[in-house]
Amino acid sequence: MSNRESGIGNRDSEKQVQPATGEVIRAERLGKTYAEGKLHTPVFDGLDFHVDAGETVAILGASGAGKSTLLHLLGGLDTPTSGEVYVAGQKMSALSDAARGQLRNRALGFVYQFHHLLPEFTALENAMLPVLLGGSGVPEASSRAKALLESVGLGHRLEHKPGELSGGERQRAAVARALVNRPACVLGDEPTGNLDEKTAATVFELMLELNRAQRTSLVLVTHDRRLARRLDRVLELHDGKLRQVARDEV
Ligand SMILES: Nc1ncnc2c1ncn2[C@@H]1O[C@H](COP(=O)(O)OP(=O)(O)OP(=O)(O)O)[C@@H](O)[C@H]1O
Repeated sequence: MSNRESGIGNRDSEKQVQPATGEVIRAERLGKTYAEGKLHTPVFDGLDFHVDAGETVAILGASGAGKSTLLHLLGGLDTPTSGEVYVAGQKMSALSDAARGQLRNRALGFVYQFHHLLPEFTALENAMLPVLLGGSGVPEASSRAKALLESVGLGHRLEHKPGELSGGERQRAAVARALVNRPACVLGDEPTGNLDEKTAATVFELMLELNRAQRTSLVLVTHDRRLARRLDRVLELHDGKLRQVARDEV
């Protein structure tokens, strides 16, 4: 199926937040220590990271290394203990909660290992939500969500609720929701980790196709080195440090 047939990359009327070049996310000297009562858990300190427009980056690392923590900080879902995150050139710490939420909704898409779709809403309604939150009306949200759900092969499941979809279908609906605002960057935390091998490959290929067609940057946390190898850059988080992994090492 070509991009034109699938509808991917054929949405000229939608504006991406980010220009086609430059850095989409930049983190400078990022540090995070979880502090609850007497418990202090330092995860990392002084991490630098960036992802360019259209670039795809894999983040590897052992369990507990801090990959999800890093992704949450990059996406503005948690606050760093030190350092700064810039999304689409905007300093996250300088924004109000509302402005940060809006920037996140417009510029970023999130896909998790577990789909996090809202169970009481249909696939279509779930995919419409980010557009509605961005201030567009129902007709616009509905047409964009439908086009994207069709592009991920769910045109025949629009009215199904998450509990009425297969695992792969749920994950594809989550990808559609993450991309419906045509974000500059998608942050994926083991987005295919909960799927069987064949379905995982389908969802992964879909994300790469969207990256190619729309120049959406991807930052994917994964344990799967075969998937990581397909991305432009592979980084490993180890002992609180982020290091680039050479292609022949992956
Ligand atoms: N809310 C929290 N409070 C205290 N410690 C936390 C909290 N969240 C995570 N941690 C600790 O921070 C460290 C990093 O956790 P994180 O979830 O980022 O790891 P990860 O690399 O994504 O692991 P996995 O691959 O197992 O998902 C872990 O040691 C974890 O126990």
